[in-house]
Amino acid sequence: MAPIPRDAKVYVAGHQGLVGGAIWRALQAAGFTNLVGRTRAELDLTDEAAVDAFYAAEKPEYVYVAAAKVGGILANNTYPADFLIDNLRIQTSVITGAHRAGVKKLLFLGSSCIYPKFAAQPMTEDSLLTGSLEPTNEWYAVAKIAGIKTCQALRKQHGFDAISVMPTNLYGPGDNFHPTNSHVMPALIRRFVEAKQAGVTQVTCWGTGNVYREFLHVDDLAAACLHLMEVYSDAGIVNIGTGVDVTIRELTEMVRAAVGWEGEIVWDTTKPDGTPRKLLDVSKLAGLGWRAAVPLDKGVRETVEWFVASQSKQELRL
Ligand SMILES: NC(=O)C1=CN([C@@H]2O[C@H](COP(=O)(O)OP(=O)(O)OC[C@H]3O[C@@H](n4cnc5c(N)ncnc54)[C@H](OP(=O)(O)O)[C@@H]3O)[C@@H](O)[C@H]2O)C=CC1
Ligand SMILES: C[C@H]1O[C@H](OP(=O)(O)OP(=O)(O)OC[C@H]2O[C@@H](n3cnc4c(=O)[nH]c(N)nc43)[C@H](O)[C@@H]2O)[C@@H](O)[C@@H](O)C1=O
Repeated sequence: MAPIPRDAKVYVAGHQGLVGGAIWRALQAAGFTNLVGRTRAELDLTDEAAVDAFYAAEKPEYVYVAAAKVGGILANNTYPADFLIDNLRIQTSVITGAHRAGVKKLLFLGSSCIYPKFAAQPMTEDSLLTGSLEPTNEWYAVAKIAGIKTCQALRKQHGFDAISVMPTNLYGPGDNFHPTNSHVMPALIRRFVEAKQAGVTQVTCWGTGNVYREFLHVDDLAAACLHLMEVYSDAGIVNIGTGVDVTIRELTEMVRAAVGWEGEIVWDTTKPDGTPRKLLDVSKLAGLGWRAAVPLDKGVRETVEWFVASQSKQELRL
């Protein structure tokens, strides 16, 4: 496959989010000069007619679909209708609109939560649709599976070059640090940093702490997406992860050490644990020539430093 010309027009949907922001930075660093993005205020991606009008006006050649309704375990469990319906609408308008507009290639971001709750570990791409989903995020997962199928159906029926990638849990600069709606990594970073700053000696974390999660730095994810956009054109989904996981308890110790807070951690077991483990098998990705580069302890330290440095600015998503 020939490299994508650096003056090709590239649309990043969700370019101000955690993932979209990292893809935007990675495209700039790789020399792409013709990037287009729209904030939600400028273009509501659930509005199919508005999305079609945007495509007709801008005529992008390549599209990254990093816009979605996203949140942690509690947000997913509390707002199932939003996570199902908003995501179905956003992805349908962005993916089918791209096909209608003659986009050359599109990359859709799914999530490791599409796999069955009790899938064999590490989870290979072919475990999709082999068992029941984790109840805390089944609504979001069903939308994501529909997104994969939308890409596969358009490829099968119309030859549209749409690929789908399944990232593990992500973290890094630009994350959402909301106290209840965020994912575990930004939640812990904010809680420990604020506890240290306020002299608080005890913090509460959710669940038992005994479940496992795999964490990938968002800059690694962005690099993998750019790589796959250039080297991969097939219906099959591709996992993106590190192939290594930790318990949530281990993660809390890592974040606590990075922050330098020494108080007591208590566990609120009325909050859900979610799936016991969702480690990705990354051998397909390795076979395609890509491996994660950012070690977890380094990535956590740098994200803590970024959060502290950003606290005084008005740009943090709190
Ligand atoms: N974060 C993670 O751990 C993981 C993420 N992913 C996937 O990566 C993708 C991006 O996630 P992430 O970057 O974390 O999420 P973010 O919430 O950080 O970013 C999502 C972006 O989409 C935008 N958006 C949401 N709804 C609309 C809408 N109706 N119209 C226009 N824009 C909209 C948001 O804008 P606004 O801020 O205005 O709402 C935001 O900029 C998602 O598909 C997600 O499933 C997959 C695995 C793990
Ligand atoms: C990316 C992924 O993200 C979600 O799935 P999840 O992995 O379960 O997400 P999470 O990051 O919110 O939690 C991971 C673990 O961490 C524990 N935990 C401890 N303390 C806090 C805490 O303070 N906040 C949060 N959020 N979790 C905490 C929490 O109880 C759980 O055991 C889905 O959106 C799913 O759809 C999806 O794709």
